[in-house]
Amino acid sequence: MPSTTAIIVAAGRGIRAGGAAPKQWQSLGGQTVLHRTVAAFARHPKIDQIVLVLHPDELDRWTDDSMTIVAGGATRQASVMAGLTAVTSDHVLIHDAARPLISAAVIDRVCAALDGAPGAAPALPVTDALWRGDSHVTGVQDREGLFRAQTPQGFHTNAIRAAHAGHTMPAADDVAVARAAGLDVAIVAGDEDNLKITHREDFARAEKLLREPMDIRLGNGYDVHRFGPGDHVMLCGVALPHGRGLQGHSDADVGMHAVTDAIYGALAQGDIGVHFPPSDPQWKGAESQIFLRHAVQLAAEMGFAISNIDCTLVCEYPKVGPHQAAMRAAMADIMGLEAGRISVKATTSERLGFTGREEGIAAIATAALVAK
Ligand SMILES: Nc1ccn([C@@H]2O[C@H](COP(=O)(O)OP(=O)(O)OP(=O)(O)O)[C@@H](O)[C@H]2O)c(=O)n1
Ligand SMILES: C[C@](O)(CO)[C@H](O)COP(=O)(O)O
Repeated sequence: MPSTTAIIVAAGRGIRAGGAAPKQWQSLGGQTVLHRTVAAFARHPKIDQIVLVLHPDELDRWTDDSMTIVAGGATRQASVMAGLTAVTSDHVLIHDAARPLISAAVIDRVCAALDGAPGAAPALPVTDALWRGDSHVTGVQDREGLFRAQTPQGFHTNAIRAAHAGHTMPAADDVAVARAAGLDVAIVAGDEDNLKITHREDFARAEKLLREPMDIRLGNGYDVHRFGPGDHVMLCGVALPHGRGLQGHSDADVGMHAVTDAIYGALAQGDIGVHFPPSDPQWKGAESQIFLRHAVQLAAEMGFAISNIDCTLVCEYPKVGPHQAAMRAAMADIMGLEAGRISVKATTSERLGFTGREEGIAAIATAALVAK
């Protein structure tokens, strides 16, 4: 079977879409456009390598080092050429970061068509009548044989590399470059949902598509760790100075454990103990972010996005309030979510029970997951 790389071009400025940041970094249903696009390829079984082409000023914004990061150029074409330098596979799929709703079925179709042609790309036949004109119609255009081009556009790597190297004219896409070099490009069925976020209103269209169909899973998590010797406690990824520490097999981050268990619970995949048995010495003293990252990854693999998290810490001390923002930011970073979807609260138990007697800290969490 040929190996396949996905190049995701994400170095554009998104001028037409506007907003505080280039469109690929803006939120779409709780995740950035770019994270959604990358996730679609990362979970596809035929993709062996991902090359992410970022703007030179934004190379540090992507923190997952399992991808190859390349600096893009001033045009889409230049960004694709930069991406191609990092490709090591037989076949390559070139995709716009701005098309976050790409489906596995379209990727499959492009990959399959590359068995019979050096190039293959998804497209949709034009179904509406076409006119020429400005404010008035000046003519009509035959729609027969016209298609609306989409990405990913797939190619045999050596063929598209040579095509780009010899192409000096501006080109809207890689199929244009391939055709100019004489390559045969097969058309496969595109998908109406595979829209490109180009203008502001495309965010609303994409959000609407993401909302249907709705498969929502809720999970809860509960955890307790007792106090022991120490000078700080780890809570939701933040070290809080304290006269005692929390005891546990890992770093005893009781809040992060509750959140992790809530995600496993929503997926009906047991709890931390199932995935990271306390009897296994390799998890002794482990950072709890390992567990949370695993749960988030498992959710993605099972086709779920995390919609929001709510975690309540129950303790008299340390006081959590001053650290809430840092805790939300720490978990948002680990989970690839915006902090606005993560809530961390705290309460005392009015000096009642084991938390009231300051024997330990309890945490309870809820996770809501939505099918992607
Ligand atoms: N120099 C560029 C220009 C575009 N792209 C990428 O090519 C894809 C399709 O381009 P387009 O939708 O035109 O994006 P922008 O160039 O960002 O948009 P605009 O023209 O509105 O500024 C996007 O994922 C974009 O990030 C790129 O990697 N490098
Ligand atoms: C590559 C592309 O997405 C194919 O539809 C498109 O040509 C690039 O975007 P633009 O809006 O034409 O700049």
